[in-house]
Amino acid sequence: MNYQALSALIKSKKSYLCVGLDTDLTKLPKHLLDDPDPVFAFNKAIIDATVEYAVAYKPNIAFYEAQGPRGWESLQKTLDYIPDDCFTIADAKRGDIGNTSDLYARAFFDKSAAGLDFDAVTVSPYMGHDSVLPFLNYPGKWVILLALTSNAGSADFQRQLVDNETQELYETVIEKAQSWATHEQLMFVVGATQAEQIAHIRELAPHHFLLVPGVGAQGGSLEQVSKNGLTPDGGLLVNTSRSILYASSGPDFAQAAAAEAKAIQQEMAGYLK
Ligand SMILES: O=c1ccn([C@@H]2O[C@H](COP(=O)(O)O)[C@@H](O)[C@H]2O)c(=O)[nH]1
Repeated sequence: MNYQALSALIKSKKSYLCVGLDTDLTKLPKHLLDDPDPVFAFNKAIIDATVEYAVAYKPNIAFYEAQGPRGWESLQKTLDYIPDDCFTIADAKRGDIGNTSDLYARAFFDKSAAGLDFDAVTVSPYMGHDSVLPFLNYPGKWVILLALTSNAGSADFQRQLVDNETQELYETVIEKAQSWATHEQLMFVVGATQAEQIAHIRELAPHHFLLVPGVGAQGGSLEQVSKNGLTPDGGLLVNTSRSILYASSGPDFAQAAAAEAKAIQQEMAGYLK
């Protein structure tokens, strides 16, 4: 999905909600465990319940990889089930020397290779330009580069002063990466728990979408993120995983997820006005 289509989708659904499919077998409602593919059965119900309120879905690859071949199969079925007019993100946090990144990119973007055809993949900037560029060789596909992550450990490296102590490392990432790709192929990950930095990040990257995890279970403020991060084209995808997926652990889990997603979407609609 290209930039214009994503922006139009956000405007038509009055939503920039990304539902994170961090599907944990140990947290699934008991009745689903008899299903031959409980992860897919859960994801299917969550997608059906939330698609009216969400513009994007983000399976975190760890939750699927940890299940071995079964997990990859659940991931494939989930991706195939997500409606074509939703944006899809493989939250894989990849990045390696060039020939290896080539294969990571092929795995997530080239349907004829591993069967997966995501719109975007999250990439770590740590190894520099030649680890990121292979992901940009796919027209219409996106790199979402980790910039200022939501976890406490983001201070260890991302907030350290670099470039003769003139700026923090995450600022260098945001500036430098803009010479590798335009806002039509590159987004940045910024944690909602870093909301006080978002106005500044919006100045550093006025046209780029930000993928913002951390609203919900991690306590980030949707209000602060939205007031400082939205652009006329949308400019934000705000991810929530656990607080939607596990809003209820009972047989009413899908209705509870829908209610949670609806509440977030309605708040977003207010900020989009
Ligand atoms: O900085 C980051 C980068 C990625 N994530 C991922 O987003 C979701 C958040 O899940 P919640 O349950 O809504 O907390 C999860 O997949 C993380 O790996 C992040 O949280 N922060």
